[in-house]
Amino acid sequence: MNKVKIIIAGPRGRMGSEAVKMVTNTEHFELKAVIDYKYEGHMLSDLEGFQAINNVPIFSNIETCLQNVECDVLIDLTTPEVGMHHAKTALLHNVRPVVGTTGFTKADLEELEGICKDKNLGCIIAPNFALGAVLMMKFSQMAAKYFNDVEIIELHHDKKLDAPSGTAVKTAEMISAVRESKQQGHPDEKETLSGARGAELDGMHIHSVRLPGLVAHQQVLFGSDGQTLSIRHDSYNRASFMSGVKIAVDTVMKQDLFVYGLENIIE
Ligand SMILES: NC(=O)C1=CN([C@@H]2O[C@H](COP(=O)(O)OP(=O)(O)OC[C@H]3O[C@@H](n4cnc5c(N)ncnc54)[C@H](OP(=O)(O)O)[C@@H]3O)[C@@H](O)[C@H]2O)C=CC1
Ligand SMILES: O=C(O)C1=N[C@H](C(=O)O)C[C@H](O)C1
Repeated sequence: MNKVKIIIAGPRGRMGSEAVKMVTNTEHFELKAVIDYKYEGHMLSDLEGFQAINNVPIFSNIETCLQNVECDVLIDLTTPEVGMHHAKTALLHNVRPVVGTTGFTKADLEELEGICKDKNLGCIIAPNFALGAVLMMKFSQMAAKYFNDVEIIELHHDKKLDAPSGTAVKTAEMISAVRESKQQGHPDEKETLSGARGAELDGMHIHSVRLPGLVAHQQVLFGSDGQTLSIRHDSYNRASFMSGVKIAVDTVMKQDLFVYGLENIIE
């Protein structure tokens, strides 16, 4: 069986380091190189925590990496600006991106979809790889058919750069696709402290909590006369995301499609 040849961008990060572990421990995956802007010319084994991983060169520039290393899939776990550049460059080199990085704009997603169509290549952008989180989003979409009023509370560690989380935005988009549009709360409500009602997407409010000790959590609250329905998911560590990353890599090798959201590829 041919191994899937993979490069990872962001290997020192909280998610990237977990992805390095997952890829190197998966029989049919092969880690060919990593992209890290701080360690050009080094080997991954030179970095703390990776001493046991042999023969994996570090490139600071994805272009140079792809010119020198033969690979099938890029896993990107960096920042939105960097991730977008990496995903585009990968596609232009016929490498399939699996992107967990959040904070992409609608325009970014449309641009990537366009390149995928032109190149007839697969690309998976997944705001959340945890299978439980994907179910939480799907269940929320189901519930939204019966409950018109919903507020999303996402809770994350205090090192997170983007707010609201990619998962919260995706959840709101999935709900928006099935519910009748509604501006929630009192029509005359006024914030006496700016931001009190959180962010807003299609009339839904999203509240972002940032605290040390948290990893990644989300509660979707539905309300109607005399009842609330609460759907919650908690990730307690980054290993929780890795089975989803694995599924995404295997799927992107088989499908020549642009996919936004893991819910589109799991049954
Ligand atoms: N889809 C999902 O399931 C999940 C997605 N995420 C998302 O993944 C992304 C990363 O999260 P997390 O691991 O917590 O963040 P970290 O900050 O821990 O990791 C990001 C890594 O990217 C590195 N980096 C920055 N610029 C570059 C570059 N030009 N080339 C290569 N590496 C670069 C950073 O290096 P340095 O720190 O030295 O600048 C850092 O090591 C975020 O967007 C987050 O929202 C997170 C969890 C789950
Ligand atoms: O930064 C994180 O940690 C996470 N980011 C993703 C998001 O923005 O939804 C996924 C998960 O919530 C963890």
